Amino acid sequence: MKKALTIAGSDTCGGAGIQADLKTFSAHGVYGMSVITAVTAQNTQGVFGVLDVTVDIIEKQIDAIFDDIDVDAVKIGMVSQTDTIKTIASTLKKYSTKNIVLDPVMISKSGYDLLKPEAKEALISELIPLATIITPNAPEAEVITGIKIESIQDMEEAAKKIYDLGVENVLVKGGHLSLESKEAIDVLYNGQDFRYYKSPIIETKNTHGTGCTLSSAIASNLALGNNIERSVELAKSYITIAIENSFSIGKGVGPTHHFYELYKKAGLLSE
Ligand SMILES: Nc1ncnc2c1ncn2[C@@H]1O[C@H](COP(=O)(O)OP(=O)(O)OP(=O)(O)O)[C@@H](O)[C@H]1O
Ligand SMILES: Cc1ncc(CO)c(N)n1
Repeated sequence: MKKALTIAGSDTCGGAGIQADLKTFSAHGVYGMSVITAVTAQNTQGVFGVLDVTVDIIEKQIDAIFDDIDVDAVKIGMVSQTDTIKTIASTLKKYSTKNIVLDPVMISKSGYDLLKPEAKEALISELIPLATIITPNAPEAEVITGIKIESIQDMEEAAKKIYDLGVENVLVKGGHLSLESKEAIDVLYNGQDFRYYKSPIIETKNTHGTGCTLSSAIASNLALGNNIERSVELAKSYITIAIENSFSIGKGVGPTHHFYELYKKAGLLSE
């Protein structure tokens, strides 16, 4: 059994964060484990409070996993504050951690700061160089690079600039861009060439946790032994099916669908 770890925040309503990651691992037939960095109180309408877990307990959670269990892939999501970031980086460095997927979560869909603005520098200097792949959406790529992103060319320029910060692969996600093509296009850069992952834009308000789901699907596929390009391709199909089958659970932005049979039927899973 392949094993994946998510280091992220808890989302009470289950659409994003730790909960989305564990559901995604399960749907891929990968055993999921979690290190909780922060507890949020949120639902489909907004985020109402955040409690950061102490760095001592974050370090102990990471040690508890790696001292005992082989980890095939790690996904890092909400990291909240500078001390949390430094602790995650120094603790992960102690172990020869492979397949690290970094989703640089900054602001929730409802506009809440899930990363304190002053912690951006630590994320760039401490976590980016550890990552196998980073998956910023367009606004996050703008914050990291200072480049205004309005086109595929801008995404490519930002991907190159982020690559130069020391990460092996960069996937800039285009879900937030209204491109003329009416496609959701993500751009992957590996330091040599670009690859483009496209799907039709799905008209739905229920996109809570799409970024978390995509990054944990990439981590699942890396854990299963796929290379980066294939992992991103499979994860893009997974998130597209998950959004197509998204649904309403409250008054606001509902979650995507994690249902093993859907993905199996689409031929996305080995066994
Ligand atoms: N309406 C949509 N239709 C199809 N694909 C979409 C849509 N919205 C987002 N995607 C795709 O979903 C994936 C996640 O992208 P997105 O840009 O939404 O992440 P995110 O902003 O990080 O999410 P979150 O708000 O959960 O942090 C990408 O592959 C993107 O292209
Ligand atoms: C805990 C958590 N992580 C990530 C997101 C993504 O925006 C969210 N809404 N909540």
